[in-house]
Amino acid sequence: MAAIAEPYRIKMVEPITLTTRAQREEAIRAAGYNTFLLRSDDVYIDLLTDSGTSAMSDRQWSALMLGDEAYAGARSFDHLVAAVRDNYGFPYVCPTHQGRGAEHLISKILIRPGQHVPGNMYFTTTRLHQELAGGTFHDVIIDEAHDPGSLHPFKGNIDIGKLEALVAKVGAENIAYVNVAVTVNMAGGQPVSMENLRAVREVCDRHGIILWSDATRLAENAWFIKHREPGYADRSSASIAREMLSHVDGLTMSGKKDCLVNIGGFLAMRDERILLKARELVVVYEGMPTYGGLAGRDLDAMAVGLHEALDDDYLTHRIGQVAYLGERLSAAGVPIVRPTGGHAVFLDAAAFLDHLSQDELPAQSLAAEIYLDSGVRAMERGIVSAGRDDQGRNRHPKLELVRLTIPRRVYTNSHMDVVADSVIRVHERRRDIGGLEFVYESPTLRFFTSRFAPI
Ligand SMILES: CC1=C(O)/C(=C\N=C(/C)C(=O)O)C(COP(=O)(O)O)=CN1
Repeated sequence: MAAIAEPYRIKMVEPITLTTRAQREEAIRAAGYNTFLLRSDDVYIDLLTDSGTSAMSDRQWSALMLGDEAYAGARSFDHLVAAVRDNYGFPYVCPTHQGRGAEHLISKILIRPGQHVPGNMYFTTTRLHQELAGGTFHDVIIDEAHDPGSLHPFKGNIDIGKLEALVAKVGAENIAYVNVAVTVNMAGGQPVSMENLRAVREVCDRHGIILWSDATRLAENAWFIKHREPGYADRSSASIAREMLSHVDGLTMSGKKDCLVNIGGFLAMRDERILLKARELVVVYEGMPTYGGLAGRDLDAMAVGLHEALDDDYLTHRIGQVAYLGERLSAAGVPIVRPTGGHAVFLDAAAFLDHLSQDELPAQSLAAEIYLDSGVRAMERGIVSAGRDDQGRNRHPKLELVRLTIPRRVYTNSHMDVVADSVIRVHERRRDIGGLEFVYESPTLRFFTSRFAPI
């Protein structure tokens, strides 16, 4: 992929400092070998997450200054509704404080206890809110998504056969909705094709099932369709995104990703009955229907960022930066999920540390080792993130990954070179790396707050 320069110039900077190895050894011990528990000041290049870590533009900061902080009926809400209508094609919007706020509401609205929710691979908070509403998640993603080495161009696709089999097994009336995530975070930021969206729509229409989308990384998915799916090369990512969303009944959005803001989320839909139910719940859990747990200025920043994230020059650079890091690591023989996705390079920790069993927590250990080597913070996306099933047994996902998640408009490729050099160094001494064990296991979404120690 031809290198392109950042399609912006930097107007403000935030100094970062490199710690010493001794400082990092103390810091990771104090954090219980969990990178989530590190202090930001102890982190050099922060690749923990792309969620809420974007740099906002001058237009977004200007919009913040114009935020309307009226408790009800604020102009800022009108600006968000207009941005969603004009860019995504939905008439109705219910703001929430962030994505999981929206997941909470839509799970309560659409799921009756005992129902089933098929989707393209799990995401941690999404599945938990579906379960808290009494639903059961079923993974209906194509098999290639679980194979780090598969070069399938749309590994996020739903397997129509798996979906039809579930409908036949449980009955359409017992499926709350189908959830299609674009892109698929836990598979490696992998996209869904337009052809697959149309095919899933046809199945849902035939059975009378709602098709919902987790549109958290919608813009990146649209860019992959433009560059990988026949017939879309001459289309803008923005127009592709609208076509994608024309196939779904509504969406859950974490604005902290593809709306380029540090806080924010929303539900968008066409069915006014869903909107009315969302408004009943939002006043209980998030705030008024016109602010949803956010300040007016946040709504304005999200309205601007939602549009900016669909720009092709921005997306080509953003996704090109992920590819740049991935290509450097692949060239050095470091095992990663291929092809590289939209928001991160995912290290295949099972292959990287193939002398460890999954129960020795290889991804958790590798994330800690990378931090120790260079102060680069990554995130575990393997057995720890997968949690325990309803029998209390550890789930054993096929993918045992470490995510190097690149914030939007924050780092340059010089930072990516520092990251690549560090991971390559750790890879060269991988045989010296041991496993970790729990010393404290938090009961819910354990990857956030559990603590570990070397075995
Ligand atoms: C696909 C998807 C996500 O990736 C997601 C949050 N992701 C985080 C925090 C991440 O680090 O990937 C959420 C939850 O959004 P929230 O972090 O509550 O704004 C929903 N869907």
